[in-house]
Amino acid sequence: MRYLTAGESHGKQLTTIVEGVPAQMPLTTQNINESLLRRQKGHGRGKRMQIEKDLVDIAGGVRHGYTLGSPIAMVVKNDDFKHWEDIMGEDPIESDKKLRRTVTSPRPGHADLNGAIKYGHRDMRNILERSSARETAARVAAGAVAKTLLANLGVKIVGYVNEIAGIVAESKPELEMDERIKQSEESPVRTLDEDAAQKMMNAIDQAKKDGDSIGGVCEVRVEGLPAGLGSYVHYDRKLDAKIAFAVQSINAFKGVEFGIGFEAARRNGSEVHDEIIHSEETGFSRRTNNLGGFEGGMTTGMPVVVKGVMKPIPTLYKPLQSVDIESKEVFNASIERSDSCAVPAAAVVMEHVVAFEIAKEILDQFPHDQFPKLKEAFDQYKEEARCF
Ligand SMILES: Cc1cc2nc3c(=O)[nH]c(=O)nc-3n(C[C@H](O)[C@H](O)[C@H](O)COP(=O)(O)O)c2cc1C
Ligand SMILES: C=C(O[C@@H]1CC(C(=O)O)=C[C@@H](OP(=O)(O)O)[C@H]1O)C(=O)O
Repeated sequence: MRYLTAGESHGKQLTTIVEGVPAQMPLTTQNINESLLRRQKGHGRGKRMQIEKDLVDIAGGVRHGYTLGSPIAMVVKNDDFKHWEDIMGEDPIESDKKLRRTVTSPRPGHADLNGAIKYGHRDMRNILERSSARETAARVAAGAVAKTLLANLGVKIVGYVNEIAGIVAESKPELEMDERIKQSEESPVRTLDEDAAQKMMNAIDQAKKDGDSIGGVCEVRVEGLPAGLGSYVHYDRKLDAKIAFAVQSINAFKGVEFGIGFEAARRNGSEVHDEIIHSEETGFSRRTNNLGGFEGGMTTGMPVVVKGVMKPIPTLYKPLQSVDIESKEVFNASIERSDSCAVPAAAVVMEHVVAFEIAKEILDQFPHDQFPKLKEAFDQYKEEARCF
């Protein structure tokens, strides 16, 4: 399974094509819309989210609520396009109009300057339109297909916020998956800790008042996977590495951890490695889950726990210094609108990119032309792993 996305932030639409989804899998627009709407929510989002109402149009690959086995094409319209038609249209425009609208001021923390140098554009709108995190809506659409596949295999996945601007949520390791899903859904900052939620919201409000932005840490948890997904035999078959790549590729993400992550550097081995235990009922498992569900690039059968850190939003109302690419004059990069914190939305994006990597791995490991046969093979393997 693989996916491609196309589309600019203020262009007509975002397009996602997912190829390799098994035939005969239940899939509806509702499955995808639920994910898209979740990504739009969260305290700290800017005015753009009041304009957009992300709804998918499935343009291929699904019929009467089931996948066909052909590529799945999905379209999400940009409602903001109506305000940008003359700037974002595909037809040639007169050169004086073009000049007036040229973006020559690169914003610190964005792709603007590096992208302009790389592609030789002197109008940085040609960069910023595609480098915008608007594209994450298209990625969530692909992830929603993957999540539907996982749900039908009995695999549960959830993303939530652990930390915003140094305010750390209580980790609540004993919380059941359904409760995690419910609590993160109800929280305006998508965290499992109500007390921390209020403090996080205050921090976001303060940052906004100060014309500043803040970042944080998201966590994704996956339950219901057997041991042995992924492989140790080659660097590019390690599933934890594939997940790390996917998380790191989300706009503004600066690092990834599994389980206790960087804390492992500060502990002795005896306080890090998860002892192996066995019971007739559940088979092999681990006494703890410090390594976040991975050993040797493969799942251990324990919950997968992965964290990603998001830097503060780079566009600030309080301007940052930059240099114009034409005049070479120093200016202060100022803005019209921006999110002040998108960590809650990013938790949903992270959930979906992790879902995609895991679903892809399952498809790579089991026969996958027909969903019912995939499910049969997956369930049989799970049982073999339990009885090992
Ligand atoms: C859901 C989400 C929303 C974002 N919203 C904004 C925004 O409103 N303003 C902004 O400057 N950056 C925003 N970003 C971050 C930028 O897209 C990102 O920092 C930029 O493209 C540069 O990429 P890099 O940070 O990965 O290097 C957002 C990121 C995500 C994941
Ligand atoms: C549109 C989305 O996020 C956008 C990501 C983004 C950026 O620079 O990354 C900048 C903002 O867009 P605009 O410049 O139009 O206000 C965000 O709203 C979205 O998440 O759907």
